[in-house]
Amino acid sequence: MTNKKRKRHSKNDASNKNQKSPTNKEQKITSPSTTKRTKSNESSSFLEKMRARLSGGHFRMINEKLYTCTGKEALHYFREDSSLFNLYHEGYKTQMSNWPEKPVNVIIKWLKKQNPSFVVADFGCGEALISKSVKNTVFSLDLVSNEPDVIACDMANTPLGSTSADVAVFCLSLMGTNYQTYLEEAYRVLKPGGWLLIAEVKSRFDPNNGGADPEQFSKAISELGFSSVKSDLSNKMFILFYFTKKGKQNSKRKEIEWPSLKPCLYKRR
Ligand SMILES: C[S@@+](CC[C@H](N)C(=O)[O-])C[C@H]1O[C@@H](n2cnc3c(N)ncnc32)[C@H](O)[C@@H]1O
Repeated sequence: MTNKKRKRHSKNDASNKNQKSPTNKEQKITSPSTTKRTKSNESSSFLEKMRARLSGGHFRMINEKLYTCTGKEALHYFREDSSLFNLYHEGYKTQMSNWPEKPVNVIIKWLKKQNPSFVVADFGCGEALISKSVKNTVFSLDLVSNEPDVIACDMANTPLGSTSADVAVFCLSLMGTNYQTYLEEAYRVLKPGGWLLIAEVKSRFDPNNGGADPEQFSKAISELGFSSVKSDLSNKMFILFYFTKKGKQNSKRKEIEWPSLKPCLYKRR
């Protein structure tokens, strides 16, 4: 049988269930469009992988920068190129997608059980998930404002009035090397009796691995003028501290020994 005939024969018998399926070689010869499609699929998945690697690399660099500079420097950094903020948050979302539970959701659940008239200050709000999820008045603060309701500032120095908020939230945002100045600002902004909630990556509080001692951290915050209500260690990935602002600040306040919080750096996958 000639090649031509063999082809026609197979075509006519296409519905024949007993017909042997064509070998890979035959497929390659008879369907050039499939070959093209496969090649283009391969190259687009390669490009996707390359893009993911590049954006992962950018994320890691920006993340490291934020953990190793002051808030003031971070503000200048993002002011020079605000697109870095979006790059950071793209990578951050990818990282978070691996976490079984996100601390921001635990905080949102907690807020929903509180008085809806509570005024909330979300320090380092990122994509402002808290304000999008609760009925409360929320002041969302971050280095860059991509949304109309986000106030762009260094959270060591916010435009919020003194004793104007009932709840101050720091959800994975104690990034700067001067993190204590953010907590001092939260103290100023909170009403007496107001809540301070801090969620941080657990490894930053693992003394066996260069992390801070959570007791020392709580002690420093207490010396600033807060009472520790509880520390929730139940989550594998993060630790959640709850404090309330004391009625009166100790006038003879001594120098507070703030433990250094190690940067949370991500490894290349
Ligand atoms: C890891 S993200 C967390 C975002 C959000 N809280 C969440 O849980 O989804 C930390 C955020 O804190 C912000 N941040 C860090 N240092 C800051 C500073 N000094 N002033 C204002 N925002 C800051 C970063 O820009 C970033 O958006």
